[in-house]
Amino acid sequence: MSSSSKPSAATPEITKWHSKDGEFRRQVSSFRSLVETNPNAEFPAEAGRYHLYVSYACPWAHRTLIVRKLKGLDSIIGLSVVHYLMGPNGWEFASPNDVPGATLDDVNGSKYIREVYFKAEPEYSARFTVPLLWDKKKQTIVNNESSEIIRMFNSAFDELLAPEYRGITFYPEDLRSQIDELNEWIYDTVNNGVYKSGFATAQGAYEKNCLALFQSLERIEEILSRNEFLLGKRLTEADLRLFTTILRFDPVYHGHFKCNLKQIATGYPNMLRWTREIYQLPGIRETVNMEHIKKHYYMSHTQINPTQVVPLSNGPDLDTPTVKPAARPY
Ligand SMILES: N[C@@H](CCC(=O)N[C@@H](CS)C(=O)NCC(=O)O)C(=O)O
Repeated sequence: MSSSSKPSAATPEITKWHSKDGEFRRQVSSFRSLVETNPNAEFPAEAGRYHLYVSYACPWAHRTLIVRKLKGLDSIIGLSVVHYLMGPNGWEFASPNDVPGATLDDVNGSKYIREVYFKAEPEYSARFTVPLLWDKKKQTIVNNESSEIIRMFNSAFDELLAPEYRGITFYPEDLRSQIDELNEWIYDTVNNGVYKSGFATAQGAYEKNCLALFQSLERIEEILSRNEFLLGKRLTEADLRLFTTILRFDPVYHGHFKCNLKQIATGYPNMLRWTREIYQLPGIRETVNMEHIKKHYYMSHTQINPTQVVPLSNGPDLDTPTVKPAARPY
C-alpha cells in the first residue's frame, strides 16, 4: 500500500471486529512480561535496550508516548511510528518522506507490525496491535498491553534517569486505590466505550454502550467541576488514560463512532478546560498528531466509512489559554 493509495472500500477481514451478537469485544493482550529495576530480572531496565512501536492514531499507544515523554525516557527508549492507515495486512511502516510522522522499522526492518509479532512468536495467532515494547537484546516482545507499559515507564527505569525525572510518578502510593477504581469504570465505559458504540453492528448494542458512555462523561464532568484533575491537584495516570480518549472525542468519536449525544467543546466545559490544561503541559503537544488520528479512523474503518472522506474539524482549539497550574502538577 503506498502512502497515497487508499485501501479497497470492501470491508477487509482485519476490521471485522464484532461478535455474532453485534457487540465489540476487545481481545486480551498476549505479551505480559515486565521490565524491572533488578539487574537480574528477565527484562532488566537498561538504556537503549527497549524499543516502543506505536501509532499516533491509537489512544492506547498514545498513553505510552505521553508517559515516555513526561518521564524523560525518550533518550533511552527508541520509537517507531506506523502509517496512519491500517490496511488488510494491519499496521504498516512508512518513510517519513511519504507519510510525515511515520517511520520505517529501523530495529527489525519489517514492513508490517505483524512481522515483529511473528519474530517474537512464529505461532502467534491473535491480533497485531500497537503499542508494543520490544527487547533488542532478547529479540522478543516484552509487553503489548498499554496499561502495563505505562506502569513500567512510570518507575522501572528510574535509576537510569536524570534526577529531575526520577521522582516523577503518575501512580503515587497514596492514590493507588483511587486511581485503580477510576481506571476500571473509565476503561470499560469511556476508553473502550467509544469503540463498543462505534463498532456495534446491532442497534441495541450501540444504544446500550453509547448511553453508558455518556453517563460516565456526566460523572467525569461533575468530578472536574470540583477538581482540577480527576483526583485533585495532582495529574495522575487516570488523567493520562482518559485524556487520549477525550482528545479524539469531537474530531472522531462523535461522528465516526456515533457518540453524538453531546460534544466536549459545547457540552462539557470542565472537561474542555482539563483537556486544554493537559495538552498545554510541556511535552504533550508533540505526542498529538491529529492528521494521523483523523485519517486513521476515517480511512481505515471502511466498514463504517466506505467513502473514506475525512471531516475537516480537529475539534476544539486546545491552544486556547486556560488556567495554568501554579507548579508542575505531577
Ligand atoms: N489492550 C491493548 C489494546 C491495543 C489496541 O487495541 N490497539 C489497536 C489500535 S487503537 C490495534 O492495534 N488494533 C489492531 C487490530 O486489532 O488489528 C492496549 O491497551 O495496549
